[in-house]
Amino acid sequence: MNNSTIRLTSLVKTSGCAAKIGPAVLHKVLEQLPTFSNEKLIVGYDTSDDACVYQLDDSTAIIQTVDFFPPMVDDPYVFGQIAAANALSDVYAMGGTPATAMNLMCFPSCLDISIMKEILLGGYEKVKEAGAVIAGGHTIADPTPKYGLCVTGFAHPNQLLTNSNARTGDVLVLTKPLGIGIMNTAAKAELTTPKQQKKLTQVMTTLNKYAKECTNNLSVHSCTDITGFGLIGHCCEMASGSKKTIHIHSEDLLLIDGAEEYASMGIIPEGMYHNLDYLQDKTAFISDISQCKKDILFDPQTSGGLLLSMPESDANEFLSRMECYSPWSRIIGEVKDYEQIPIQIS
Ligand SMILES: Nc1ncnc2c1ncn2[C@@H]1O[C@H](COP(=O)(O)OP(=O)(O)OP(=O)(O)O)[C@@H](O)[C@H]1O
Ligand SMILES: [Mg+2]
Repeated sequence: MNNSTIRLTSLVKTSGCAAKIGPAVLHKVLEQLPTFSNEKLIVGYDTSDDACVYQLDDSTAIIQTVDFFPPMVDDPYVFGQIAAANALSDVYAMGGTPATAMNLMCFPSCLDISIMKEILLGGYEKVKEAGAVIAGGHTIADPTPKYGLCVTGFAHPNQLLTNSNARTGDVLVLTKPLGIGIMNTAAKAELTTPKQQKKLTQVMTTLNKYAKECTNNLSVHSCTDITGFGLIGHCCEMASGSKKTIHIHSEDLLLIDGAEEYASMGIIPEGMYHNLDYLQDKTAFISDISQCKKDILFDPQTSGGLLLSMPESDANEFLSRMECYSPWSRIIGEVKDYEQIPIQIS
């Protein structure tokens, strides 16, 4: 086959955040590793947070994160945009501002190098939009293409947001629609319409920068981004870290058009099953919910939205600020005192 006709997604088995190793395996390995103790390491990996945070002095904390994955779209430029938006997101989820980024590139010898250039240009565009700079990178020959960034950002230590400080009485706001993994699986099978593909691309390439900026001067107790472990996986990290129960109102979730239909056809990424396996004992369904909606709750999201735990009055102000950026933000649940299980869904 001519290398200009090879579809990027034909070279990968699993794509986007759905390619992440399942949470069960990850936690099993990580709990066997020694942990570093350093008083300046304010956030390490023990709370499964989005990035690590190291305090430099009284007014500056450095935030670092790394994320890369195989392509979920065939357009190399769009893949670069999505991978960069996803990698930058962890800095926003910690309440920080990205400063520098390094490219991580794995590239197959069977592809034309113009494709590598396009992927990197897509990444450059998003890093520029973020107001950060690309400062270098690392490139490996690899039969499965992968791209992402290692990002460094900064925040004032008092303005850091972690995933383990949700408070009883908070509401939960989600800033992007769900069903991204299912839609990407349908797209790989060439089932999605051009309209669905356009919407999906718009969701994945949108930076969480705008959501983070809309929290300025509002009270946010906890934050994370919804990515590979799905809505329930990342809610569970927040609930467990905060020692609370999170109650999700499934009727209030915004789903990408087509996600329920494809889920009902069984078009579901393997990562959904890994997430479900790990999370089903931590989740109580307290009313009847359709099977396809349940699948979407555990669906791995690539470059998903921010999940914010905040007082209801601040959440309403946040929603009105977000109206100028996207129509996707919703209040989707609430935080309660711990009630025997981390997640309840009605
Ligand atoms: N190989 C590893 N060694 C040490 N820590 C790891 C490793 N892989 C993941 N982690 C840690 O496990 C936690 C969860 O990782 P994960 O990649 O799911 O976080 P994340 O970057 O927020 O995810 P996403 O990119 O989907 O938003 C993080 O604290 C991360 O630093
Ligand atoms: Mg994250």
